[in-house]
Amino acid sequence: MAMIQKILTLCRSSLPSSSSSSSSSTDSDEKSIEHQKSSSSTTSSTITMVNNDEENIMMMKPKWQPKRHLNCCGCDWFHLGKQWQNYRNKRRNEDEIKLLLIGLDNAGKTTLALHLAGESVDDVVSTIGFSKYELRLRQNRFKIVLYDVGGSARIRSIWHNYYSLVHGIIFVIDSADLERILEVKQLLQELASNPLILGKPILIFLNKQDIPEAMDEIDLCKFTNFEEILSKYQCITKIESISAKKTAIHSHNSSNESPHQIDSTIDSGLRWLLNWIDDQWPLLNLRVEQESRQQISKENDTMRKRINRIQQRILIEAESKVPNTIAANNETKSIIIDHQPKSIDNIDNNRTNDNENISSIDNENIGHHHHHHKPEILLIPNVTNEQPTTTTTTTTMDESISTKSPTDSTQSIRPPLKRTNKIYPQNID
Ligand SMILES: Nc1nc2c(ncn2[C@@H]2O[C@H](COP(=O)(O)OP(=O)(O)OP(=O)(O)O)[C@@H](O)[C@H]2O)c(=O)[nH]1
Ligand SMILES: [Mg+2]
Repeated sequence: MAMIQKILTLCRSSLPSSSSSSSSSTDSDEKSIEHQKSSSSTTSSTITMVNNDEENIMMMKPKWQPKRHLNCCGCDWFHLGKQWQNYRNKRRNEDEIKLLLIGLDNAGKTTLALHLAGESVDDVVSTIGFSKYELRLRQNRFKIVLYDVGGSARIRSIWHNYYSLVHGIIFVIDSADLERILEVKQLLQELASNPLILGKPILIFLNKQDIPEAMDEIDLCKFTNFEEILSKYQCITKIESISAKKTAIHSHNSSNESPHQIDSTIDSGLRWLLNWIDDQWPLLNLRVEQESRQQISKENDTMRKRINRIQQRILIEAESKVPNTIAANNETKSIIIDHQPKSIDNIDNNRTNDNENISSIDNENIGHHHHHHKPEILLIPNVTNEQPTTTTTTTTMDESISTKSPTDSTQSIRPPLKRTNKIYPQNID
């Protein structure tokens, strides 16, 4: 009998409790995902306001919880099932962890990425578009895909495209640049409040600690009201003070004799980030997969609509403008069809130009059909001779971005580099 009682006690102790520290990490992740779905953006993820008729007061009530189905021993089937599912869905070493590296321009993101890749940081230049790094960290345990996205004001508008694709964020701050601390504060606020980021870990690197006037963690909290942001959006955050350049130079110089070593402060931050993602893998990865799929299908839809619109307008323009003779008309159509973009990417990359040209033709040709007719080949510019190259993404991204926010006051003065995406498959731990 005593034995049975002992077993019962053991089983009951495995029940998750909201107040105890055993409230599992998967539960907290569930809450954050739930939080995302809820329309309320400012209230806490664990509570919701309800109207109590009896006492006619507003009270706080816990959110929806799964029903507990206790078996004869008092065990919770739901919880046990979840544990088993988590065990089965555990991350394997080959599963890719996708990380986004962001922060203001000149913060040291690329320097950090190169340091992690064991590359020289001597001639680092401002990032136009993005660079992709494939890394193996922590004794090969983690296969990382790192997106280093440019931080200048024009490029920041593409950051959000990566939010749904990644498992975690690394936010780099130039600690010696106090003049731009308000800009940092605004970016942190925008990042923390984005529904696609809620529930994902943000590792903050206070970079350039080798400069004497660099601010520390306390300064950051003071200048950015960081604690308020943290509690308002329930961020999962760690701040680490580092010097990407100094440690990178040191480790790169010594890398001839010994294997590449990552600086201990950088390593400690990464360890926190990667272990957190590892712990939350089943639900976090499920969420990333679902949200990435949604984003891709949304983008494809938009793209398809845009292609249709452009095709229709081109045909209408062609039919209404050209043709004094049927032959000329036929010729025009065949030219247009010959030069349809071969892929969605092409249309996307050239969409700005397409629209510009179409509108310019609109303006120029109203009432001047026969005098100012342009050859139709000009209707789809840049598509005809474009050859796919590895540098296309970077270059065209910059081109399309340049039209998004023309008032860029914070552009880097360093010369831009058209860098191809880099792949670093080697072990660097
Ligand atoms: N003193 C010091 N300088 C650093 C450190 N890390 C980076 N830098 C310098 O800061 C400048 C900008 O570094 P990048 O890595 O290009 O900065 P970024 O964040 O990638 O900038 P964008 O690509 O424009 O967004 C470079 O001159 C680096 O050498 C550091 O830890 N200490
Ligand atoms: Mg860069």
